Amino acid sequence: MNPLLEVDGLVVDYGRARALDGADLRVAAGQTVGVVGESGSGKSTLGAAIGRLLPRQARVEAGEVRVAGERVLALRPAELRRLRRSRLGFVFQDPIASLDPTMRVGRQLRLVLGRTGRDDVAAQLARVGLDADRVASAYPHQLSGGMAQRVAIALAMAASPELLVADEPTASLDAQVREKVLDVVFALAAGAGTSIVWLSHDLPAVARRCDRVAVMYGGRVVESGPAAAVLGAPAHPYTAALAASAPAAAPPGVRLRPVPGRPPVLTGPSPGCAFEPRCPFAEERCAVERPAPVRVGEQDALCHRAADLTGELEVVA
Ligand SMILES: Nc1ncnc2c1ncn2[C@@H]1O[C@H](COP(=O)(O)OP(=O)(O)OP(=O)(O)O)[C@@H](O)[C@H]1O
Repeated sequence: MNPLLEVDGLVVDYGRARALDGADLRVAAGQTVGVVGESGSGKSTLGAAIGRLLPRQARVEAGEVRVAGERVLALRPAELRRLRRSRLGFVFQDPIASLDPTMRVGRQLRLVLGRTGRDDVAAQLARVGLDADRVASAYPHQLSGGMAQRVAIALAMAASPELLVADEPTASLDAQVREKVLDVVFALAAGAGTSIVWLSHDLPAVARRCDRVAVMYGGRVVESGPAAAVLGAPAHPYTAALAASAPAAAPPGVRLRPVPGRPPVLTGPSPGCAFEPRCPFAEERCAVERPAPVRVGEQDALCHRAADLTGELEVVA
């Protein structure tokens, strides 16, 4: 059976800047996948490309995105709208910006529900922990950030999509509200059998909630696999460095080691492995040969040395 989402060799440029440099991702029905990586690694671009929601200045240079076998980048506008409505949901970082400021919350929900033949605004709001009496007649700007994000989640999940793309949905929220909002997202998705692609900086949170992890670096997914395997026994040196620098991975009192060096700024295809300048294990070929995926244990890694480094990459547990 085909996976629900297949991204193959996706290359996206913004003018001279290369945001995706051959990104691959697979998501099966019902899976929850955390996509992690430093700022600028291409997470948002990958998420937007899944629904062909890239900004105008973005150019897809190569690659393919398929949702349930449909070639997203080749669809005609009407087919694309149908695909987004019937199979995809999106939640973004800034909830207020994703709601219509001129329309009361109840009306926005009714519009989405109308398309599904249902009109149960109060029930939809209750599912995300909101009281319809208080919220349905409000305009978005009258809501707190946490409430607005719950409304955005209700809208994204109203049609029970097969895939929810959540781009840092809690980045603008307080720490306490953050966990509750994530609880809502994951509970609704589990109930509806919806797959989640969660783009996040928060490795420990991803480790707690996701079945699988995809690690991005320099516009590619450099390692992917079951969360426990990727984070517990990384196959790529970058994953090991990232896991060691994540706050929850370190015992209290231990100084965190940020990944030394700076992420790459690409203006074209990386000639070799983009992590090579920062990699303690790099060899000559790493600078000049692009790594192809290799299977190590349960994960796939883009690293020339992944097989011989097995067991050598330590994580501060
Ligand atoms: N609209 C844009 N115009 C020009 N360059 C862009 C645009 N959006 C992203 N980029 C560039 O593309 C690269 C990837 O950005 P992207 O936002 O996809 O990464 P990210 O991993 O989501 O980062 P963050 O975690 O900071 O959101 C970066 O170098 C970024 O500067």
